[in-house]
Amino acid sequence: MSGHTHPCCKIGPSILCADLSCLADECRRMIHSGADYLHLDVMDGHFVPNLTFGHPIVKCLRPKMPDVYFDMHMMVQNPEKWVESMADAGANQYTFHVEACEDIPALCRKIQESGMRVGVGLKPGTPVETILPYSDLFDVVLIMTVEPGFGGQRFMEDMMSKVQYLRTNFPDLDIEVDGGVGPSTIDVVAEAGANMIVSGTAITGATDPSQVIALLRNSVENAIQKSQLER
Ligand SMILES: O=C(CO)[C@H](O)[C@H](O)COP(=O)(O)O
Ligand SMILES: [Fe+2]
Repeated sequence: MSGHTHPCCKIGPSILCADLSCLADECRRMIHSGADYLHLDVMDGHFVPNLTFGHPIVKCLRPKMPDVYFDMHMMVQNPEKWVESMADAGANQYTFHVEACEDIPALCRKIQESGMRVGVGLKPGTPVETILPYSDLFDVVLIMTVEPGFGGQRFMEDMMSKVQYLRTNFPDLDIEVDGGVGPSTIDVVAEAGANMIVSGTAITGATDPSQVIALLRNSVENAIQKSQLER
């Protein structure tokens, strides 16, 4: 047995395709269904060809659920611009895209100093090597398994080589996967070594979200257990 503690399984529903006019109710529905955190997709119409919401909405949501972990998926140009406002709004994790960032180490430090966990996101075309020089500066790597911008797209299985590479080289790292993840794709995600699972339409569109969350969790926990026995 090595001394590594495999990071634990966390399921974070994306509310992108939920009824955003009832955002707080939808978020509560996810938490009551067994979600560990909420994955909140911020889109600016520049980095991705779509728009969602920004820090003013997050700030209104925060007092309605003081203890819930908010993972901000920042699909925006100039991600350094919103760090203070998101921290002030009550975000817990600030996941920016390296493709949108000019100075990765400076942004990582800025996020950390503002009290949030640091997430770095990679679009499907971005190699994992891009972030390796900064591995001391981030807490989470987000591997996109669709082109960012829209929910309900098809899962890209060939992204699993990035997850495997990261899990092998960074056993303690939180590795998050986002895009097209659901009951039919979770097993390859879990076996590759991801432990933070974002799932949108598969959870919010289900008749029983708690059943889907339990299924996703079961797959990831089994894979973690298996990998620990193999050590
Ligand atoms: O970042 C995203 C899209 O850019 C969303 O988080 C993602 O697409 C989740 O939705 P689904 O599980 O339906 O793909
Ligand atoms: Fe996302």
